[in-house]
Amino acid sequence: MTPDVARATTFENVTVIVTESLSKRFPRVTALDRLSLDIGPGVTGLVGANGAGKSTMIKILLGLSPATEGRAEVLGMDVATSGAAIRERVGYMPEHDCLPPDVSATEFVVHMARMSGLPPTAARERTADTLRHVGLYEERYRPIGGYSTGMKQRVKLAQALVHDPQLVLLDEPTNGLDPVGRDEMLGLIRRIHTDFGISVLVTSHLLGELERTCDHVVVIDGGKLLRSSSTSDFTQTTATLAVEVTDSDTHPDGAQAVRDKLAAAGVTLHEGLEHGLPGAGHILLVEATGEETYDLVRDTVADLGLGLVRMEQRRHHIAEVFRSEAQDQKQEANAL
Ligand SMILES: Nc1ncnc2c1ncn2[C@@H]1O[C@H](COP(=O)(O)OP(=O)(O)OP(=O)(O)O)[C@@H](O)[C@H]1O
Repeated sequence: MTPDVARATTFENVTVIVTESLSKRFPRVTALDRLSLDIGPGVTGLVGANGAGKSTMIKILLGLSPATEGRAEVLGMDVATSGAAIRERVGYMPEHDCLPPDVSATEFVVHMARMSGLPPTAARERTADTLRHVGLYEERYRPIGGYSTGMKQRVKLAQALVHDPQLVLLDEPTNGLDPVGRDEMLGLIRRIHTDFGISVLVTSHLLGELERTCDHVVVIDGGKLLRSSSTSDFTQTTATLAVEVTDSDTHPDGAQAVRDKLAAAGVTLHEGLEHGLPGAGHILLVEATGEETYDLVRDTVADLGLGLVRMEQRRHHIAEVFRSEAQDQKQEANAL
């Protein structure tokens, strides 16, 4: 595979997925409830707890399951009438283990490439390229039944990519992986877009892991849209400085000494999420009012004879945004 810069540019201004008041009702549960979305090119995270409706949404987008109400378009095609054409141009990595144990990764992915319409030689070449891209080398000739979870996830990713789609839908690709495996998978997902210009919709029930990988995050809960915005909007920098200092013989609790001096100088200090974590006592969260706050912190730490380990503008994590929004909602409900 070679980076397809031309295609990435062509798709820069195109809406990749649109849904309008999309609903899916099962007899006992509403899996999607009037969901309206507009997703552009790039890597988009679809996040929600188990049962939030993520897999249901993917099946509708692939034209595999009809919506009860509303409509959806993928790459400009209506899911209700163009399912087959959508599946030609979209790759899909299912959530559950669905790989045949007795065949090798190469045999399986070649088979999937042939099913997508590639001629035999092209299918073999693309399979070799794609398996290399996802990090499977000599193991690709061994039966899949002996693979680790991480290797199986890579095979599932490879079969989603082998027919050179314009968009891939990845359902919980980090499921069952250890932290290192997760990081590797998230890196691969990011490169699907940066190296090949393929747009990605990736689901996860872990909000935090998407903030490093995605350009845009959509959050759903109980089939309803909670929020859809760019990751940078979620994680915008705040006017809070995280300051970490060392201790000294004179000041065995260096952070407290700095805290006292700054408070006496009229600076506002916050309790942070870090509070209570190992080593967290050394971190101060300082409200910055301008350049002078940086100077004041630096001079205060120096005057006390302490070491300044770090002083940086703090970013919100997506999870914090939700925690504080949930708290606001709770307070509003209590006030009623
Ligand atoms: N075929 C079905 N029949 C009845 N209910 C269904 C069906 N498929 C999904 N559901 C229900 O719809 C809701 C949403 O399920 P869905 O699988 O889309 O959630 P999810 O966000 O993908 O979570 P998970 O990661 O656990 O699969 C759940 O309550 C589920 O039980």
